[in-house]
Parts: sequence; C-alpha cells; structure tokens
Amino acid sequence: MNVGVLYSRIRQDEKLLLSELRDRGHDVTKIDVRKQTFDLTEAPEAFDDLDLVVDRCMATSRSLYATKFCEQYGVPVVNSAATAETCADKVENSLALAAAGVPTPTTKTAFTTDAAMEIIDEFGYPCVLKPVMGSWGRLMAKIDSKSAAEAILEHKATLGHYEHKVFYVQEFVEKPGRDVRVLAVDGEPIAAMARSGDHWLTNAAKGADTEPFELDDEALELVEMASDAVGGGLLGVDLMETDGDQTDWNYTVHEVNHTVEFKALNEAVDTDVPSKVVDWLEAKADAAGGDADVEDAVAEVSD
Ligand SMILES: Nc1ncnc2c1ncn2[C@@H]1O[C@H](COP(=O)(O)OP(=O)(O)OP(=O)(O)O)[C@@H](O)[C@H]1O
Repeated sequence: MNVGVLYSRIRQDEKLLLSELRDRGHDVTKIDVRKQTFDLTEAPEAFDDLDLVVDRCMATSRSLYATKFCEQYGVPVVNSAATAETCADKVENSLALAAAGVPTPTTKTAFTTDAAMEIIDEFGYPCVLKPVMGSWGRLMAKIDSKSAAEAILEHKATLGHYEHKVFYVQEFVEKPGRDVRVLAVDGEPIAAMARSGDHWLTNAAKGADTEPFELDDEALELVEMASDAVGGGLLGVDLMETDGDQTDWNYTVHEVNHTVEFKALNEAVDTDVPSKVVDWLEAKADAAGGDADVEDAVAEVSD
C-alpha cells in the first residue's frame, strides 16, 4: 500500500511507525504540513495514489484541518476529521463519553470566572481546572484552595485566547497513584500500561513510571464504548481506577486521545505495538480499497 503520513516533526513514535511500514515493503509519502498547501477541491500532488493517510500532526489545529482536507480529496484518513474534532477538545470529549453512557469524572463548564467559581465552590477542594485544548498535562491545575482558584481564574481570564475563557472544571479523582493508558484500534486494545508517579499528573510526558496493565472484562468493555463514543480509530483511551465508589463501574474514563503517542507503551509492554498498529492500517487500507473497488464496479455497470 501507499501510505501518506501527515507530520510536522518525526518523533520516536513516527520513526517506529515508518520503519515498520517500510520493513513490510509499503510505500510511504511523508507530508510535512508546515510546507504543504491545501486547495479547496484539488488534491495536492503529494496525495496522488495514496491508499491511506495517517495523521501524526502534533499541533491540534493542523490535525483538525489537514484531516478535513484529506476527506475533501476523497483520501481515507485515520483518524477521521470527526474523531479528531471530538477528541481535540475536552468539552466535546466529555460530552461524547457522557452521551454514550461511559463513566467519566463529574465535569462542569462555565464561560465566566464567577460562574467557574460557583462550580469550584460546589465541587470543593481539591478539584481540577483543565484547558479545553492541550496535552501532556500542560496548564492543568489542581486547585487546593479558594485563593488559588481566584488567582488561576483571574490569570486565565486575562490570558486572552478564547479557549482560556472556557472554564472546564472536573472533580478530583482519588486514583491509586496511577492511571491507565490503553492503545486501541476501533475499540480493540493493542496494549495497555499503568502510569504512576508521585505527582498527581501521571502522564508519561511528565516522567511517570510505566508498567504493563492487564485489562479486565470491564475495562475491555469501557475501551470499546469509549472508542465508539468518539467515532473509532487509533486511539489512546485514558482511564482511572475508582473501585466503584461513585458508579457501578470500577473505572472512569477521563479522556480519549486521537494522535496518540506509543513509544512509552511500546517500551512498557511485550507486545510489538508498531506492528499491531500497521496490521490495523493495512486492514483499514484494504477496507477502503474494497469500498473503492465496489464503487468503480457500480460506476462501470451504470456507464
Ligand atoms: N480529574 C482528575 N483527577 C485526578 N487526576 C486527574 C484528573 N484528570 C486528569 N488527571 C491526571 O492528570 C493526567 C493528565 O490528564 P489528561 O489526560 O486529562 O491531560 P492531558 O493534558 O490531555 O494529557 P495527555 O496528553 O497525556 O492525555 C492524567 O494522566 C491523570 O493522572
């Protein structure tokens, strides 16, 4: 197959993916989104003859638009623009999970500092204030007191960008010092790891320790539900263990990520993660090619 890879920087994750694709004899077209221009209807040359595009853009804005252009050009892209849109924004992410009945931390959103303060007073301390867009735990605040809340809210309100005027407040989940990252393809887990650390943020990007995590039936069900909720794809589903203290579930899903990193996971588990990802990409390209073959055949018959 001929795979296009949308990127701006080739990290270890992309290196793993590219070398697995090349080892299997696939053609790879790297598309640097910083240099590429996108016409409204006519696909740029780089998109000629691609069977599938994999979006590996680091910047959310690029990911959101580039996937839309792929779809406009009729080139199959993973993840889809709709999935990217849902996952890129924490409000949309939470709305989708809640609508699908996936247990997710209690969350409220407000558009002014006064209304946000009302939520914080209601949730009590500590609680969590998250930027609606962003990753690697950046600008996430664990709020321990009213004076801290006032300072952070004022700061955010004066930062200027409209995203900082959306206040996304979440209950603080008393997790057992770790959270769980599951890499899944259309709801089917490839591998999972627990990320633990002394800091309340346990992202791998914050230097958390990682170890393989065995998914039980409930976690498997939740990963599938969470993936479906955001439209499927190659996803990082993040869960925290709650021991059923608030709901019937022993987990809560706090987020589903759409341009998921997998280097740390690949190092933590025995599974060959890039190989499993490429298995899935091949299946996706086959399925997309199959659809195109059927469309061609139908067009020929009606000609
Ligand atoms: N409500 C919460 N209560 C307690 N801990 C939380 C809560 N939400 C997030 N965390 C912790 O903070 C970390 C980062 O959270 P989250 O995934 O929402 O942020 P992010 O910036 O999108 O990170 P990533 O890019 O790794 O997904 C999680 O790994 C988890 O350990």
